[in-house]
Amino acid sequence: MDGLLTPRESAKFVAENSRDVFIDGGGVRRVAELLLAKASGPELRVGAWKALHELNPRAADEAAVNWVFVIDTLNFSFWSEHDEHKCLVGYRGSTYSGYWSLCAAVNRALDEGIPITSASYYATVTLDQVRHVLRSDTDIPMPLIEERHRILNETGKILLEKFEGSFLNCVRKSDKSAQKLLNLIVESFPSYRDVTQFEGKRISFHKRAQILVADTWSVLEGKGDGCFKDISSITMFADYRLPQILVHLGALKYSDELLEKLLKGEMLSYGNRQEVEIRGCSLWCVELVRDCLLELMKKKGEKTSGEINSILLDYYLWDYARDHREDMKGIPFHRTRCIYY
Ligand SMILES: Nc1nc2c(c(CN[C@H]3C=C[C@H](O)[C@@H]3O)cn2[C@@H]2O[C@H](COP(=O)(O)O)[C@@H](O)[C@H]2O)c(=O)[nH]1
Repeated sequence: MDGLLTPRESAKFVAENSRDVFIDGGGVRRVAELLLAKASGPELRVGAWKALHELNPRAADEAAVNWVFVIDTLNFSFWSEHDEHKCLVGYRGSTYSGYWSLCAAVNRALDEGIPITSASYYATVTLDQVRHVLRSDTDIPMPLIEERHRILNETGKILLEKFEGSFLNCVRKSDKSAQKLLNLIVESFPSYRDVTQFEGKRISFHKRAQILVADTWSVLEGKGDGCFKDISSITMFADYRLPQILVHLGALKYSDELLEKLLKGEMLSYGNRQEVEIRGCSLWCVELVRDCLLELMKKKGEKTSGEINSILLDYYLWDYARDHREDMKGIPFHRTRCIYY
């Protein structure tokens, strides 16, 4: 798209012009040092996607790729007004919240014989059927159910029309380029177009499109159709959890005015200046963490099985945020209700 900055260019531009969000150099180094200790461990490698997460598919076949596609098509806005009252999904003896409640609900539907990962099903699925598939064990439903229904119908129809109903056919049109696949996704599927304005420039974060490329790479274990030669060009995914963990770890700081607003639970609309600064500075912060980590690894002569990239850093930090939810209680996440992240 003409004049549209890539996510990485967008993040750099936002970070250079940000007024309420700041990257802390010392904090960036401390996060890089935290990650250095993990560099040769089991977390910072593509296999962790399956090894650490029981709800993710074990297989690396077409069905698994289509599982990833429907999950990332709905991978947005799980936060609830009051954290103690939220959507929960019980599955195989465990209870899941947030993003994992979506995965549990999809796996539950498949176990019930509902072909929720088949485009021929979700292209015409009804709102009541979507409510049933995504039903919560509490009286709090998953947010934006109507939007999720609309997006399933829209996306399913396009997948049938353009890619014979399988996302693997879309992947195979990307010549094993992550960037080509990213562009194919945002050109083909409107709900993935995470684009806004900042200081007169058109910027993109494409959070769901980038995580879809990353999850496709992960479910295919970086092999075969998933062996993207430029996978390291994908940046972290600008959601609402990574900013929270980066502030908690001291790599990102908010102005007093913004922090006060977030602590009050005030909502920020999608594309609002402060919301863009939070997302852009978080993305740029992780790029700087990655550069610093690679520098530290070189100095230490550290070798790893595969290349450390922003995807693996993002996954690690996202999991870290999940595991340290209690420690992060005092750090607010920004509340934006939208279909993009
Ligand atoms: N930056 C980034 N954001 C991510 C993910 C994931 C899950 N993906 C991987 C994780 C494990 C598997 O390996 C998946 O591949 C979800 N989210 C976002 O977080 C928010 C949900 O948060 P909570 O309300 O706490 O569940 C929401 O915006 C959702 O879009 C990620 O990895 N990175």
